[in-house]
Amino acid sequence: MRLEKIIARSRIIDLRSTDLKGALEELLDVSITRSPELKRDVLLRGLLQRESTMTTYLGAGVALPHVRVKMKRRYILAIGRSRGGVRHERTKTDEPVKLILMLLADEKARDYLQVLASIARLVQDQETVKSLMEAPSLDDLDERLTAALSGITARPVQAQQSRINRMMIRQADNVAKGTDCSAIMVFGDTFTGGIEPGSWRSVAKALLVTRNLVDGDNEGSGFAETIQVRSFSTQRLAQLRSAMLVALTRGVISFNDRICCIGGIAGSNQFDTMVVVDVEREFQTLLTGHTDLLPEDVKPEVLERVIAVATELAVEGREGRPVGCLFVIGDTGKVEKLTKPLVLNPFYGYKEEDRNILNPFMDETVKEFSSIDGAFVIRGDGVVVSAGSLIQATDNDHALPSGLGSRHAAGAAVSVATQAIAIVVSSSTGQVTLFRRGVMLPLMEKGMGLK
Ligand SMILES: Nc1ncnc2c1ncn2[C@@H]1O[C@H](COP(=O)(O)OP(=O)(O)OP(=O)(O)O)[C@@H](O)[C@H]1O
Repeated sequence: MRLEKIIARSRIIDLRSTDLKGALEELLDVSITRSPELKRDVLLRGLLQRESTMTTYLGAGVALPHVRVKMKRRYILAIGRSRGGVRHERTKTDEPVKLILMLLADEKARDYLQVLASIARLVQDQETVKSLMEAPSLDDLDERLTAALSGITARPVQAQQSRINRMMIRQADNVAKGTDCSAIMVFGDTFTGGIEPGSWRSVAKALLVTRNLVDGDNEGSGFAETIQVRSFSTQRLAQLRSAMLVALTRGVISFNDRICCIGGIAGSNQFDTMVVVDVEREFQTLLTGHTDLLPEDVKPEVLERVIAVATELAVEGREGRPVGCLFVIGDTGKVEKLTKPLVLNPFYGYKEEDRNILNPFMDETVKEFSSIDGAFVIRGDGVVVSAGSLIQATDNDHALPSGLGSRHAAGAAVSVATQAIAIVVSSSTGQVTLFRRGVMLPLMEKGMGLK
């Protein structure tokens, strides 16, 4: 889905209203003109109801109200800018909303959560929001938003043409060839603005790894595939592992592959690291004779999302303090038999779509509940079944390194007793660890890495 296609200049307006209801009415007026099947009152009610159960305020003056209805088009996106600000009761800080992106989606649109997540990710980037807010005219705003959603930044990036970068790229090609690598994995976020489309020219198959928006179209980019990894640790070796894990679960690479990786510090505009990885050896301990890294019922994007939230929690903590957390993903039928609620389940009664970890608004909710004792139990399709659950599995066969206590033991044990994957954020060390069949794979280690 090419996201820029859902933008239309006629649906980009400067808002006059100073309250949310009025602003939504203005946005609806420009959205439904060519869709007579859509009823303004019904949509408004749906949007406001959604807002009252779970806010769509993303922070930093941006809101993304959305609703699903039966409609002919798949998506309609309307954008309202307010210089004076719109009052939004659910913003924590009373900060006025300056930019509203209202998304109407057909109830049958299957990539709805992905589209929502991609737009949310884009407007969580402060640089982008600033550039949209400061656009001299609505035509400019249209142009900037279209460019941002197309994955093309307004700033031309020539950085990868520097002498060192050119040499690193050439050497990566030589190393890949000389060591029989099946692909080169390139960490695109090394460059502000990413890698210029078409500027990557290696003989070996190249895979782009990035945190930025991916619209699935690699044509003309020079890359065979783009792997989106939402949250990277700043440590390069941990970045590598996360990206490989995502590529593996998505079937982009296989255990028999050898990959040449090239990257650098995010935003530094310079490649500084090259590593050759035998995938099987890297993940050997985790496989222990099996070939399935991912439990049958777990969607790769769900695991990716949980890893992203877990790493963000480990890096950011909560209100300046470190937090610990345990996520148990997949095989929920069995997992639930091994759990006991420690508190009333805070997710009880919410619609599945609203409590799906793929829903971009769940990030904050999950982080908010991370301080509750106990584990998050997450279904393979992303629906959060419960939080605050005590895991009652025991495992006497796998010894954990000293210093890891009962949270890690519970994660390890539940991954032995069931097919689930457990991800643990340690409050004492900030480590993020994945458990599968009792075997641990550190995804982020404090103090490790090259940086
Ligand atoms: N069986 C369990 N199920 C769910 N949560 C648990 C379980 N055991 C412990 N926890 C959670 O882990 C928290 C920390 O426990 P403990 O310090 O023993 O674990 P740890 O593995 O050392 O983790 P950390 O590195 O975060 O301290 C507990 O307060 C509790 O919230």
